Amino acid sequence: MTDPTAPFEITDRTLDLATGEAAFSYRLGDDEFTERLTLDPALLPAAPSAELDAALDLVHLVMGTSYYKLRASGRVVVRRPITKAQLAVAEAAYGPGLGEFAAVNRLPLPHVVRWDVEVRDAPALPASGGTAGPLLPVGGGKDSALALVVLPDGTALAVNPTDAQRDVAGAAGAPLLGVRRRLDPLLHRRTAEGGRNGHVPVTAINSAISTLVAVLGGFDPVVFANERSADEETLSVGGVPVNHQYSKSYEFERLFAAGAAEVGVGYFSLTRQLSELATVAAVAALPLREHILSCNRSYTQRHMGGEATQRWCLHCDKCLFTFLMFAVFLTPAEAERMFGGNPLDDPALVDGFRVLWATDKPFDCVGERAESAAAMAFLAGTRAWGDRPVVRALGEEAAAFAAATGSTVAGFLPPRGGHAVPERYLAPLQQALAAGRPPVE
Ligand SMILES: CC(=O)N[C@H]1[C@@H](OP(=O)(O)OP(=O)(O)OC[C@H]2O[C@@H](n3ccc(=O)[nH]c3=O)[C@H](O)[C@@H]2O)O[C@H](CO)[C@@H](O)[C@@H]1O[C@H](C)C(=O)N[C@@H](C)C(=O)N[C@@H](CCC(=O)O)C(=O)O
Ligand SMILES: Nc1ncnc2c1ncn2[C@@H]1O[C@H](COP(=O)(O)OP(=O)(O)OP(=O)(O)O)[C@@H](O)[C@H]1O
Repeated sequence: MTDPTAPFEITDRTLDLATGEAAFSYRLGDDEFTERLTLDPALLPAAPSAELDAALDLVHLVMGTSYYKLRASGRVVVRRPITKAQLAVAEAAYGPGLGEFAAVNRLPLPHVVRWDVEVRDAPALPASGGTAGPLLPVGGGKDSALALVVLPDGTALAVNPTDAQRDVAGAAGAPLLGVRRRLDPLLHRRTAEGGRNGHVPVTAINSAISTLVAVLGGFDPVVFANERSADEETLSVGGVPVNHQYSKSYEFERLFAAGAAEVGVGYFSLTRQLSELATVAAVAALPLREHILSCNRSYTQRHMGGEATQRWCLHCDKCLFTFLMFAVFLTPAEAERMFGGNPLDDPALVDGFRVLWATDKPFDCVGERAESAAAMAFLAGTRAWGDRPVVRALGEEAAAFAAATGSTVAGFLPPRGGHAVPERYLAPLQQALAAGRPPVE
């Protein structure tokens, strides 16, 4: 890669309808990259269609963020015409979707990309979606576990399935489809040689792959489980919000839903109106809670495929946050059994918990600052948790933060805010929430 300003080119993509092998190619200077998906051959249609073509385009566009980031030159050329809705998805994925990447690499924010692409007319919207029922992409954690319970007729989908995803889908009684995703090995070589690196909007990529599977398998709608707190920025740089979870946000959901509608697939987040505390209250009441795994450290490319034992590490930001949420609804004995340990007993983790309500939150999937502070303040007032070393150390300052923002655990439990959940799913969701655990005493 000699020219650092070379545009990133989104070139060709193919799907072999006989084998289920899909290849998505990109060019950056002298380098050519190809990312591959292996789709279940049982899903494959006899013939290509306009919807399949457009679904492949969505995947091709957003998957490119992994390779674009090596240079992040601010210029992208797309070699096929795309629709306005697809362009809007791509602009979001390469713009705010790469916000954390830009912040970490000290690039100007917002990250601005110039698109060289022919915009084609959108097709007439397909009359109706497939008849195979809802498709539920699962991450192995609490949010998609709740979706599996609320939509018991759904089919689960895991991109690069791990043992945790198989386990949680199996325990919920949902059939599980897997898609294997392989980054081009040249990406790792170029990164090791000094290419830029950082976070990519992985939910955008999983959303596009899920939509492709929905088109192939006749599933409709695609139901994600992205919570309300995904809208809160992780930090702010010169007044520009930077959000680790941008592609889980409601803003991105609405843009992506417009692209998915063009291929006849509904797309929404079931848990959009829920705080993390509300989701956890519901999941804490389910036997399924013993099967979930939210620790992101077990989802590295190295661990995907399930070779490694998957457990809560109980040290990363997401483990500490998730433990804090569950502690509100579980006794210490129940929480220790579920997580295999108790980080609220470890004084060395005080700073790890405190950062959950800091101005700069960790770049991880953690909830709202006020929610974490309200949870810690609440625990300090309980018989069950009040004497635990971390709770004793942080109770007062968490209470001060919670009071300053008017936040309480009870205030986080009712659903709130915008959403696109179809009417027919609201009653079963409400039922699952009503059956949730009350906070501990
Ligand atoms: C598992 C994880 O959290 N990985 C993040 C980590 O990457 P790491 O180097 O520790 O391991 P790998 O994920 O195996 O990555 C190896 C290299 O490959 C690059 N890469 C990976 C996936 C991909 O789609 N494109 C890639 O280019 C990666 O940059 C490495 O060089 O740190 C990375 C840098 O900050 C993160 O980008 C990795 O995050 C993964 C893409 C990932 O899947 N993360 C999810 C667990 C995650 O963060 N989920 C968020 C949703 C955020 C969103 O939608 O944007 C959440 O749960 O809130
Ligand atoms: N590997 C994956 N394959 C398919 N869908 C995924 C995958 N990872 C995440 N998702 C989808 O993205 C959503 C957001 O991911 P996230 O990791 O926040 O959720 P989770 O695993 O359900 O819960 P938790 O926050 O406890 O980890 C999930 O609810 C799920 O719908």
